[in-house]
Amino acid sequence: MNIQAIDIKKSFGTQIVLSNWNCSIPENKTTCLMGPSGCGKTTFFRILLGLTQPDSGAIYGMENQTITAVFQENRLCNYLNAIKNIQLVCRDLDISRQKLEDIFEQVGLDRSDLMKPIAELSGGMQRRVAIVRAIVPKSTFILMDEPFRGLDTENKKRVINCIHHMTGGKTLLISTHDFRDVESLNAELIEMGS
Ligand SMILES: Nc1ncnc2c1ncn2[C@@H]1O[C@H](COP(=O)(O)OP(=O)(O)OP(=O)(O)O)[C@@H](O)[C@H]1O
Repeated sequence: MNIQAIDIKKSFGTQIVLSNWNCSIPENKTTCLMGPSGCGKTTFFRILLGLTQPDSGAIYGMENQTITAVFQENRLCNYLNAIKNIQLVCRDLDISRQKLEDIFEQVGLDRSDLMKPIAELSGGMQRRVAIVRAIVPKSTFILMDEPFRGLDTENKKRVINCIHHMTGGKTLLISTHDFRDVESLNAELIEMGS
């Protein structure tokens, strides 16, 4: 079942951010959400995650979803290393430590990086840890809010390959400002605020 947003309205004070927003996020596919800065993409993500209440409207198709997310900010625990950060939120992770290390290697993080507390990794490295945390669990719906921000071309390519490899058959919604991502992710496109 597709995930559907029907007539979503959301204002902050007098500012109308979402006004009768409708969209259908196809099941088991990757979709990019694009739109100008400030049009309400993060607000919509937060509504999907149940972190923000819409003023009116409804979301359908979320009832049986297991959700993981890459938020706008990384939301990692700074004094724990990458592996511990993942174990912290994925208690029933059914992949081995070796497999987890292999996945980190695919996104360009080596063993020595994995030993360090998050605070000692670069911004782009931290972003990749947040992305791995979203793609390794057995979730059915993965939301990523501008996941590639701060990644150089090579690491972005690695991450996109890893997303392809790890998330087949899942429903993904990824916000981006780069049209090229739609093609490289082989994604559907939903445009907001145009
Ligand atoms: N909690 C809040 N209180 C007041 N205003 C808010 C709040 N959250 C978002 N806004 C406003 O809502 C508008 C939409 O913000 P949002 O972060 O959803 O946009 P966006 O499309 O994700 O932007 P960007 O592409 O720059 O990340 C902005 O004008 C923002 O200032």
